[in-house]
Amino acid sequence: MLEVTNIAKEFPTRTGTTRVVDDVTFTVGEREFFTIVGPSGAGKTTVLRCLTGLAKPTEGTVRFNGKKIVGPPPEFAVVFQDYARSLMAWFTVRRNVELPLRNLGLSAAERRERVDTALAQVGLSAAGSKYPWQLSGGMQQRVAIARAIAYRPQVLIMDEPFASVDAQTRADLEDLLLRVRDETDLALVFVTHDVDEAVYLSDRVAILSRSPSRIDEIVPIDLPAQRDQIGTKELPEFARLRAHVFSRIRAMVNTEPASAH
Ligand SMILES: Nc1ncnc2c1ncn2[C@@H]1O[C@H](COP(=O)(O)OP(=O)(O)OP(=O)(O)O)[C@@H](O)[C@H]1O
Repeated sequence: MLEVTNIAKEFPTRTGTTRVVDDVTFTVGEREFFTIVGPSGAGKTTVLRCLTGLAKPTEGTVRFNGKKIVGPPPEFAVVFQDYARSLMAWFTVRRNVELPLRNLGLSAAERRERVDTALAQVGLSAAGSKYPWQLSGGMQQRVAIARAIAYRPQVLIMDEPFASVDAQTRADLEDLLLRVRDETDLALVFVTHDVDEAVYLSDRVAILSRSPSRIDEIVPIDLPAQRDQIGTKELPEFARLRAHVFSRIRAMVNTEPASAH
């Protein structure tokens, strides 16, 4: 469904250009949960920006259902780490979720139905008339997820979405996301620094090398489809996969040249 082929990204500098992404190729299938991990500064966000059409790759192509992506596709929704900035403080939760639907040409009744369904899916039916600043960080991020799924995208792109919440809330949000994926036809492209989170959530984990990045390895996560925070993480296969991904990243960080900071 999503094909990323030999993308590279360079940014201009005062003395020329710097190559942040060197050569990245992968595909994401329908309903797949695909996660990108890698050392800090590897270019994970840059790859996501190229995927969503927010940035133009210097080389290579991104295709969605065979069509080249040149700008943000209407079938995509994006959720970032910084929920506080992504929600409008002066609008209620309902209004925040409804806002992107205004461009879809839906009737008011259809918009209302979509907002109700999305808020129910994230367990916030009772919070529709509250304002974001009245909610905890985890609840605000659930509003951001509701807003994304109300739009009914085919692909949900998430950049470190749970990095700013405490561990228990993070685990709850991870399970909420897996439930949402089961209830919809979403494919997910997810970036995280957290190896446990990557292995727990994903069908496949792509490990990016340090910048200028390439795909070091794409690891299939052959864990039972029904994940469970305790049961899944106790499985020997979970421990093996976690150790494998972690050691690949560690090895790259430890071979960093002395001049790089
Ligand atoms: N617009 C830009 N102009 C110049 N350099 C940029 C730009 N955007 C990103 N970079 C550089 O590209 C490199 C990779 O950044 P990016 O944010 O994609 O990495 P990341 O893997 O997501 O990082 P982190 O793990 O720290 O979140 C960084 O060195 C960053 O400074």
